Amino acid sequence: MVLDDLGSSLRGTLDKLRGKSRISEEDVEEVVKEIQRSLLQADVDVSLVMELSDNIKQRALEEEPPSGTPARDFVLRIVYEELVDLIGDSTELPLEEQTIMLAGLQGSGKTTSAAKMAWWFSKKGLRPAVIQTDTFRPGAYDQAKQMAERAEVEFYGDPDNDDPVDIARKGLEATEDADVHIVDTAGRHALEDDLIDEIEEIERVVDPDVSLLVLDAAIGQGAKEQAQQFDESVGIGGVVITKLDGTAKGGGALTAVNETDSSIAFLGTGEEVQDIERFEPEGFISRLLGMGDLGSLVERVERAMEETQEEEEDWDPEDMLQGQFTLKDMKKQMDAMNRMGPLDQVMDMIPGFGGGGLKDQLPDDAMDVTQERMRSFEVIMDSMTDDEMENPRSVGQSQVERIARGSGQPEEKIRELLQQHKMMEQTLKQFQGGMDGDMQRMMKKMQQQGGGGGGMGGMGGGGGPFG
Ligand SMILES: Nc1nc2c(ncn2[C@@H]2O[C@H](COP(=O)(O)OP(=O)(O)OP(=O)(O)O)[C@@H](O)[C@H]2O)c(=O)[nH]1
Repeated sequence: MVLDDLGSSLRGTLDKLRGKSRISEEDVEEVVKEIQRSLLQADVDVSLVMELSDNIKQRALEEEPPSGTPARDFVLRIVYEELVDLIGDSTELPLEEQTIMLAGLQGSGKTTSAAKMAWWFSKKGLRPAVIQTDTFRPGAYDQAKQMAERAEVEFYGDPDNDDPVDIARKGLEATEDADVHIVDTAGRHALEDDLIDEIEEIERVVDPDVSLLVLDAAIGQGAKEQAQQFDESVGIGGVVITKLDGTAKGGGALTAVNETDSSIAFLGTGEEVQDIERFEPEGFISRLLGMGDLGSLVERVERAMEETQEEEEDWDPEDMLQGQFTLKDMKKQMDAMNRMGPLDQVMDMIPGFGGGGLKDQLPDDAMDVTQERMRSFEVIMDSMTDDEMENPRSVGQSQVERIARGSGQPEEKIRELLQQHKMMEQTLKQFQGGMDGDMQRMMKKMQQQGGGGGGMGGMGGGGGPFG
């Protein structure tokens, strides 16, 4: 996302303030210019950018920094607070029975978001159901059904019925046992009258507790008009911004949220059902500014570890901590990391690793390669016997040949996996000693919950296990 640039360019400018205890008007001008440049480039509305930069300028010059606060930290805090203020709170979504309707243009990501949100609610212990009323786009029914299956949630749709209002009504009846009803609606290329009529009718039948507008992060200034029109017809209570994993600018969607006085409910960060995050303004801005977002990371880690534990009740992390780090342990860690989402996103959330940190020193495709390797390692592990998984050091050439045949992977890859395991085993101890306070607390949490410290720490290190 282009907004990411804000973090890196701003850090560069702010770094010039290092060592200074007072800031001049010139310094402030420079910081503000940098913010303006990044936000305008990211498609944030001009008047919004001006308002924000005026506030920052005024505060930085008029407020007295608390004694002992370096100028850089003082300005960074003001920028952070003003950005959080601009973005506003997260949409309130109580964890209780409710009906949510999704609206948005074609391709904005409604169907995907419906399944993701259902998955998210199911992880919070609720029983969600997705109701697909899109009779306009051929294929919408199958896509929604498949996504709901992947999310393991209830689904209702009817490919033989061409009346979306009727489907909505029947869908609510058919899924009455569910707690959270998520109603997906059809999109069009543009805001056409028939789309608006249709969604208004569905809204009357469904009577949602909240309607969320789904916006593609790539949308520019057009987002404003869309948001206003949908708001007028069905009342928008919150926004889901999708495709934040891409190169999208993001600023248009943020502007729309501000213009319609709504708030952000969720962020979509990929095509899989688990690629969704509840929007947390503080965490979001911290990440943007490269300050790390431990809150969000800990949530993902916890969720991932819970799932790993559910599947592998017999796995004892204590063994690993006592030095017996087997391939089974390694597989658990890879599974846990897969569940946390793409590695580069996880890294963004760790202070010091994300923007401006270690990650920036890696080549752009380093993370993809890493995930590709993890996938081939998984295939290889599936072809190994229990004994080989427990005692990887005993795997000899004839076994390597057999595993290569079984997994369809070159022998080289199998040796690479064994080598990687050895490295991880060695680094495990090292990383437990060398982490900062936040990381140590987090690792402890992982360990208590059935994970281990080695994998996460290892992932970040340049020469670490997954690096
Ligand atoms: N990379 C990425 N792709 C996404 C995300 N959300 C949705 N997509 C993709 O965007 C495309 C459109 O998403 P859909 O969910 O079909 O969009 P829709 O709004 O339901 O589309 P209509 O039914 O035609 O109105 C699909 O290929 C999705 O996989 C996201 O967060 N990241």
